[in-house]
Amino acid sequence: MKIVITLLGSLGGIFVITKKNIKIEIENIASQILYHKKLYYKGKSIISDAEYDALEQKLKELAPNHPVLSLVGYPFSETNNKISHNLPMLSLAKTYSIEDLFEFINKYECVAMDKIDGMALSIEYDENGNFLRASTRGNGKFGEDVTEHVYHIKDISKKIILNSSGKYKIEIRGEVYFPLSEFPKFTDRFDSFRNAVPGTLGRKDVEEAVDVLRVLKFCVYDILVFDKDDNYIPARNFSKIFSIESDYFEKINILESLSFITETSHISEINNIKNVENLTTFLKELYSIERDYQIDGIVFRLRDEIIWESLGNTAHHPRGSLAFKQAGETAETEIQAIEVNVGRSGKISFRAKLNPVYLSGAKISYATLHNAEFIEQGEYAVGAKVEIIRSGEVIPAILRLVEPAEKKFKLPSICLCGSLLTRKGPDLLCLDNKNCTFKDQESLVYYVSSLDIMGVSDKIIMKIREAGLVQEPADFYKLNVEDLLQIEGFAQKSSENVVAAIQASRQIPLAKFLTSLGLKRGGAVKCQEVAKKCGTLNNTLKLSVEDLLSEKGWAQKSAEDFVESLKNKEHVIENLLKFVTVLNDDSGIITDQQKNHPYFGKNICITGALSRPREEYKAMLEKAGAKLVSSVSSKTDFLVCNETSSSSKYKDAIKHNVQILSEVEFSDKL
Ligand SMILES: NC(=O)c1ccc[n+]([C@@H]2O[C@H](COP(=O)([O-])OP(=O)(O)OC[C@H]3O[C@@H](n4cnc5c(N)ncnc54)[C@H](O)[C@@H]3O)[C@@H](O)[C@H]2O)c1
Ligand SMILES: [Zn+2]
Repeated sequence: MKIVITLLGSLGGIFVITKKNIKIEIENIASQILYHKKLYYKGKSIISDAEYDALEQKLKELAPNHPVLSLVGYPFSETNNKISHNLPMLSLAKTYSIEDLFEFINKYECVAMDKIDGMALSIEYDENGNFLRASTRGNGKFGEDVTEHVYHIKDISKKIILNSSGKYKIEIRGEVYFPLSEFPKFTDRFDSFRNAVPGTLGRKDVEEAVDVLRVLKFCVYDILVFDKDDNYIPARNFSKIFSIESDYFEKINILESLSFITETSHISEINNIKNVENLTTFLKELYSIERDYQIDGIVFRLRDEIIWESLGNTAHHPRGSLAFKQAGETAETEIQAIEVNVGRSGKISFRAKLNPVYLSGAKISYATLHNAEFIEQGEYAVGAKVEIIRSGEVIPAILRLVEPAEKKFKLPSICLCGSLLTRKGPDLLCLDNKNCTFKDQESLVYYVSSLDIMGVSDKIIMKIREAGLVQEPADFYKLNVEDLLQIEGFAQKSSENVVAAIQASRQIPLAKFLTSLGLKRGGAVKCQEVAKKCGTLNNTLKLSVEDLLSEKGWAQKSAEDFVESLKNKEHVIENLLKFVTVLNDDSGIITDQQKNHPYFGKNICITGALSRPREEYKAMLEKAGAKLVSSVSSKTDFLVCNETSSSSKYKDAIKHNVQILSEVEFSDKL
């Protein structure tokens, strides 16, 4: 009976259900799952987790024993080096139901911890605590060898010191992730921070990925111990060796004593949860914590390690852990139009204009349709009814097709510029670099948006561009109010604001100026490095490939691309310099004043309410040569905080003996 309802529900029509229909439906869902898994583990997912989980759920209902359901991960490729895991690295059991979760934690005493949305890594050390090798989870049995990559990840110790040194081999498991605060510097390279980690660890050319690897963070959640002959030491003996209770918190303490970072994972004790309401409040609090990473759930794990282990594993997950996930709110609507956009690189992207609906309080009029393949696979077309979702990861996305349109959508064969489009994998591309002004349009948007000109949105720039008022970045500075008033939708006040904002942005720091040019391989981080090295625009224009190669993190191809694309922009730069002043970069010069500053070279974390904006303090600290960090670890020098708060940063500071300063004490020395 359940099957009938599900099928009718999903297809929205009445028809005779035959065994054959169900079989086709099952294989159809299974192949969709495989397809999305493959994209996801390459860091190229095109649907949200909720969409994906709904597919798995549907398959579970139709065919609970389908082999696709016990697949862990998805191998990257057949050619890369594989590392066999000592013990399988599994998935987690998941639930979206608070009732099910309550039942689980009522049955067993658990701890709650963040399910960080990154990628699982296994890090192995030899008997003497030397870093041996690192691997991804892969298919659970074999992972990809990422040893070389891991050398550049600062959070991962390359030497650990155990008191039982010489006897045991150690394996650490944890999540490597991209801190959210660092992401804006890399938007030219990755569509989302989620793609950034697999995209970086999947690169064969490690040198090319060094700047990303350097900002990656690692949060541990498990430690495994083996004897010299690689025999696994079970939890009960583990406790004996380290003379600890069979308690997850004690295990975490060991990890911390090995100087691994665990505090960012917000592992919480679970107390006094007597009913579903208590649990709801507890979850609400956990979800509202400010973090520098995205979570895709909360993991509940048995607190007693021996019992956790005795429950064992299914082929897919350990029985002693359960991940709680939050479903996004969904709504049904109709696709009114499919809009096409040409990216800077010539990639065609699509979005659906929707019959507006409200989701979690926000009016949604558009949803992304990603690329050509996504449209084909989903049979999306004008008039189709779709269910959309607003979830943490992809906002907002189409969850599924509710009712197909009468007519299929015909993918375009020519670009907006008139040139023929080329199909490459899932994408349609315009390869016409000479005549495609639509790519330029994107460059113009890029120029203004990377300068953060207040009040000038991408939409405004598009309108100005469409009116033919700007052809190149320098033209923005020639705009006047009268010009703008001719464009539909521009009123006196808004036109004045736009012109004023543009005119106010004529002093541009070198790093920002270089970034705004949209140079090949010239993302914000790389441009910052170049600016620091060169100091002035003049020096930058004289850069040679060899100069760049002498710096860390540049490979031949990227250095060539950068230098060449800077050369190609000479004319654009020349014109811009008639209007803007490029400020020299003195970040490479350490002044005596900085050297003598009490905060020079210190890692400082600020939390809670302060009397002045945090940005202001940040600027002052940067000037003093200090570093503002977003979480407290053993490497932090000071935590600035006004009250003895119960915040996790405060607790972390106490735990790591980090000096706590009040705002007054702190600003006295600034
Ligand atoms: N959007 C898509 O197209 C798509 C496709 C496939 C899978 N997915 C998503 O991926 C997930 C399933 O795949 P999965 O098997 O890789 O992951 P999972 O959800 O089963 O979780 C296991 C992983 O969680 C991570 N993790 C983070 N914090 C942890 C902690 N404290 N303890 C233990 N593990 C922790 C580890 O990397 C571990 O490998 C689902 O959430 C699913 O929605 C999405
Ligand atoms: Zn084109």
